[in-house]
Amino acid sequence: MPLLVVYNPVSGDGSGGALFKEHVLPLLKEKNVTPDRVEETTAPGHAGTLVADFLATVPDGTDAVSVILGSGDGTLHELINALNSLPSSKPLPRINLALVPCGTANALYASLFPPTPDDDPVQSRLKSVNAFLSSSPHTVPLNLAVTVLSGGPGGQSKPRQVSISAVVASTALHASILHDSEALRASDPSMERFKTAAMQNITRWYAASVKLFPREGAGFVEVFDPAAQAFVPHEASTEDDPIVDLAGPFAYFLSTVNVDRLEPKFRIAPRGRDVLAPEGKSAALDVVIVRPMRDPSYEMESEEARAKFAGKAGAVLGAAYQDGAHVNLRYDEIGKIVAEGTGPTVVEYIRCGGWEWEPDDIDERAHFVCADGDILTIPSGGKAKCTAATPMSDNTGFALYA
Ligand SMILES: Nc1ncnc2c1ncn2[C@@H]1O[C@H](COP(=O)(O)OP(=O)(O)OP(=O)(O)O)[C@@H](O)[C@H]1O
Repeated sequence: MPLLVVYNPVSGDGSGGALFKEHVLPLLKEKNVTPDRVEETTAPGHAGTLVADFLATVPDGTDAVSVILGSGDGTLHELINALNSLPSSKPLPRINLALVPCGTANALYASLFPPTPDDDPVQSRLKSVNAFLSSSPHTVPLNLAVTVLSGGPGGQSKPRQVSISAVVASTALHASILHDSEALRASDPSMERFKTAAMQNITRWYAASVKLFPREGAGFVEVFDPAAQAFVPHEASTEDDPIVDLAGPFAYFLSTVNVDRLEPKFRIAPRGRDVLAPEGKSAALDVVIVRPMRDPSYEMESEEARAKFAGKAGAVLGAAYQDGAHVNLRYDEIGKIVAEGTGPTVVEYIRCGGWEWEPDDIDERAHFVCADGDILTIPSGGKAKCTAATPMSDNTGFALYA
């Protein structure tokens, strides 16, 4: 099978180049595997061009190629989107990726290979390459979340903006954090910059209305029930009307695909890996929502109410770092967050096939959408629709060596 090696030398702390030269390439040599090309990206967007150029060289009718990719999630996002926008003159082969985590967060890699306390710093980064090199390599299909922005001046005639995620599509607090943390990247390349940006945004609420759609073949939108420790049909999703409508304001709205975590310890969608179970189910998005109005002590929106709720939003994010415990949190009668009881859940943890987010025109920040770290802006009067997609067959799309 054709093999391309690509790495981004500036991802994360910039250690990718050394890792490839000292470990990845020697390991391939030791196993007598000779890549057709070894490339280092030289600029944003370059990874997509390198893979597209490589695909142009493989013989017509090639079923699959392998790509060893050293980067974070952002470079993978670029690559998927670049290939998606290629003119479709000939069908692309299946692209089997061996991931080498070189980025800041490496959500996809950390979800595929959850870290353990006795991980060796180098070997722990070579697990997907070792899976590729094994005598019977196993791959898992990569599901995708396709976000389409529509509306705004020009209406129907305006080209729609599309972004494809392999990890996350979000609005509200997470999109604001990613928007602001980009400005902090130069001064703080570590994950701390996400916490700094979180503190800058934790008191905001976002005005929007949301629709949730069932996954294909499921019939219902599902919601996580902490008592059952399982997803159950959402009470507002019926056979006659399976679409769930949610009113704002929203503090948090984030969907994941393929992953259960966004950083090695931040398990924001703790059941997110279940949907990859190889039982032929359709792709799904796990959506994590926090709406302040579920709090029994909720008051009309005011600066004071938002400041008061910020502590609760912070508690949710903190519990996500405790192995995803936030999905079990509830309110007691006076709005205190507790781990037991029968009160309303603080988080609405949803499993669905897609969502639509329509921001209120006056709320500028509710117009941000984050797709794997890329920030898109919904045009005024428009909305974002995100849908889960799965590879159509074994000969198309992306898969990961695992
Ligand atoms: N040679 C280069 N010089 C500058 N930027 C580059 C180069 N090659 C790739 N890039 C850009 O680097 C950006 C960051 O890369 P990547 O997402 O892989 O790492 P990260 O942001 O540190 O990790 P993560 O997404 O896991 O947090 C990408 O958006 C990509 O466009």
